[in-house]
Amino acid sequence: MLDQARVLEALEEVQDPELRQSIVTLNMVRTIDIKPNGVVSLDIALTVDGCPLHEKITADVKHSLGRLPEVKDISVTLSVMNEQERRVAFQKAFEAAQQARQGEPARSEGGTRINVTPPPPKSSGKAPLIGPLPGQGAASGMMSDADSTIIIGVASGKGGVGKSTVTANLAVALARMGSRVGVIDMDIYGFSQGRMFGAKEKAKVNEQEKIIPWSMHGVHVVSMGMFVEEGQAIVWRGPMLGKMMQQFFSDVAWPTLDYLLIDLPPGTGDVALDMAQKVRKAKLVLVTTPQQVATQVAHRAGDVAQKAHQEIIGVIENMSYVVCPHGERMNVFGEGGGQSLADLFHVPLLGQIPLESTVREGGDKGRPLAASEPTSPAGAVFLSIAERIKQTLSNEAAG
Ligand SMILES: Nc1ncnc2c1ncn2[C@@H]1O[C@H](COP(=O)(O)OP(=O)(O)OP(=O)(O)O)[C@@H](O)[C@H]1O
Repeated sequence: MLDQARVLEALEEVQDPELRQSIVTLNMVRTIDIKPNGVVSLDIALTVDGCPLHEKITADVKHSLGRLPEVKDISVTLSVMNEQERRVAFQKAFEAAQQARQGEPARSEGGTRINVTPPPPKSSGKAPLIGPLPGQGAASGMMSDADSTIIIGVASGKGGVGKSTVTANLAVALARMGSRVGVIDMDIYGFSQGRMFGAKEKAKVNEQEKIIPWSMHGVHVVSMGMFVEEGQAIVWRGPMLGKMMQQFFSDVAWPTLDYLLIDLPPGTGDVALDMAQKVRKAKLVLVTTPQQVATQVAHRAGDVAQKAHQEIIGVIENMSYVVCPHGERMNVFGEGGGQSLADLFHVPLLGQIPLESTVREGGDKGRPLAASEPTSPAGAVFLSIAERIKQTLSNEAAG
C-alpha cells in the first residue's frame, strides 16, 4: 500500500545538492498528500529563496517516486524554509557530515577517481596527520591551535562570484606587504589557482616525500591542478575530500607561513563543513557580488561557519561597479549585497572590487593583478583589503 512511510523511504535517496544530505534528513519534505488514484503531491522546502538547484531537486524527487509502481503522477510544490528551519537543516547537515567521516569508506558515483595519495611520509605512524574531531585531543601542525599560521578560508555561496580570483590576489597582496603566504586550492571541482598563478608543473615530492608547493609571485600554492588537468571531472564525496584536505595540510613541504588562504569550493558542501570541523582556528572571508540573490546564498555559507563557531572576519564584494572613462562608477550588478551580508553577520565590508577586464586577464595569464598592476583601481582595492585584514587580525591578537 502506498503510504507516507513508503514515500519518505523512496525520498531518502534524494539529496540536497549543496548540503549533500537526504532531503528527508534535512526536513525539507513539508507535506505529502496521496490520492487514491496514485497522485502524490509534495511540498518541498528549499533552504533559501531562489535556490538555483530547485530543478535538480524536483527532477530527483520525481525520479525516485516514479519508481514506486502505485505512483501514477507526481506534483511538486517548492516553498522556502524559515530561519529556524534553516538552522535545524544546517545543524543536521553538519552532524551527518561529522558521522560520515567516522570510518565510512570513500564513495564514488562513477567518473574518474584520482588517487593523489603520495607515498606515505617517513613520519607517518607517529604524529597524527589529521585534526581531531571536537573533543578528541590536540591537532598537529598548521591545523593546531598552537601553530601561529593564520588560516583564512575564502568562501562564497555560489560559483562564479570571483572567489578564486580574490584568493589569488589577496595572497599576492599579503606577500607584497612582506608576509609569508600560502594558498591551498580546495576548490576540488573547479580548481584554478594553477592558471591564476601561471603554474603548470605537475606535483613533485622532496626527499621526505612531501609535495613541494608551487612558488610564484611570492606565494606558495598547492592545488589539484598539480595532479590533473583543469576541467577534468573529479567525482569525490565526503570522506575522500576530507582526506584531500588532510594531505594538503600535512603532506606538503610548507615553509613557515604567516597566512594560509584556502580557496573553498562554492556552497556549503562537505569541504566547507570539513574545514570548519578540522581546522577550528580557521577564519573565514565571504565573497559575494552586489546582487541580493548572491548574498542570500552566501548567507548559507556564513551560517554553516557560525554553527561551527568559526570566526567570519569580513565580507568582500566583487564585481561591485565599473569605472567609466570619465571616472564615474556604474553599478551594473545592482548594489548593497556586500554591505547587507556584512550587516547580517555583524562584520565589516572589507572592500568592493570593481569589475575590470584586467582582473580577468591577469587570472587567465597567470599574473594576478595585485602583482602586475597593483596601482590599478582593482589592484589598489586588493591591497587595501589585505591591509585591512592584516590590521584587523593584529588588533585582535593584541586583545
Ligand atoms: N573583479 C573582476 N573583474 C573582472 N572579471 C572578474 C573579476 N573577478 C572575477 N572575474 C572573472 O570572473 C570569472 C569567475 O571568477 P572566479 O573563477 O574567480 O570565480 P569563483 O567564484 O572562484 O568561481 P568557481 O567557484 O565557480 O570556481 C573568471 O573569469 C574571473 O577572471
